[in-house]
Amino acid sequence: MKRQDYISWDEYFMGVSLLAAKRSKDPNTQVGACIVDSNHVILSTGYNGFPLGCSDDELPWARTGEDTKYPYVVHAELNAILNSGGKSLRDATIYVGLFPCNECAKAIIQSGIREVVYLDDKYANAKSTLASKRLLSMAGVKMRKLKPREKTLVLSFESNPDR
Ligand SMILES: Nc1ccn([C@H]2C[C@H](O)[C@@H](COP(=O)(O)O)O2)c(=O)n1
Ligand SMILES: [Zn+2]
Repeated sequence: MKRQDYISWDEYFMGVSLLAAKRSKDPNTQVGACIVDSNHVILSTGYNGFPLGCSDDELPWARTGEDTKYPYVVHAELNAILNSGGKSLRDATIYVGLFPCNECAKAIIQSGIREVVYLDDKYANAKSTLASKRLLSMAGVKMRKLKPREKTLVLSFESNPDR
């Protein structure tokens, strides 16, 4: 009989986006994104960070004050779109840990992505999130909050016959 405790496609792709987020150097919020086609093939991934060649050690990570991270950070969703290397993203789905902002929503719409699956919406009342939802719904992009069956998914690098 086949295994019964395998993860769903949604859990798999959200898991990949959470793993991508582990690459983020942002000390406050780590976000990952995973773009998938209708055949369940991963087209691209990304996480929030500074642009290529712009040092993680020189640019600021502060949230407040004179010099903040906000003008410099590339969001996970935009990085995933840009990392797709020219592949068509038409009718694709983007899995992302945190609901996309308005700037990413514009890129999502323009790239042809048709569904946003997210886990957290911690900035639900921010202007950028409200504008994002307005844009995505006008453009007919589906938004779906993922409700995973389990709270955690453990990965181990140890060899373990039970894994
Ligand atoms: N959907 C999102 C939302 C935010 N981000 C990035 C941008 C920043 O690096 C960080 C948010 O920082 P915070 O204000 O929570 O300290 O997350 C993203 O990539 N995608
Ligand atoms: Zn964004």
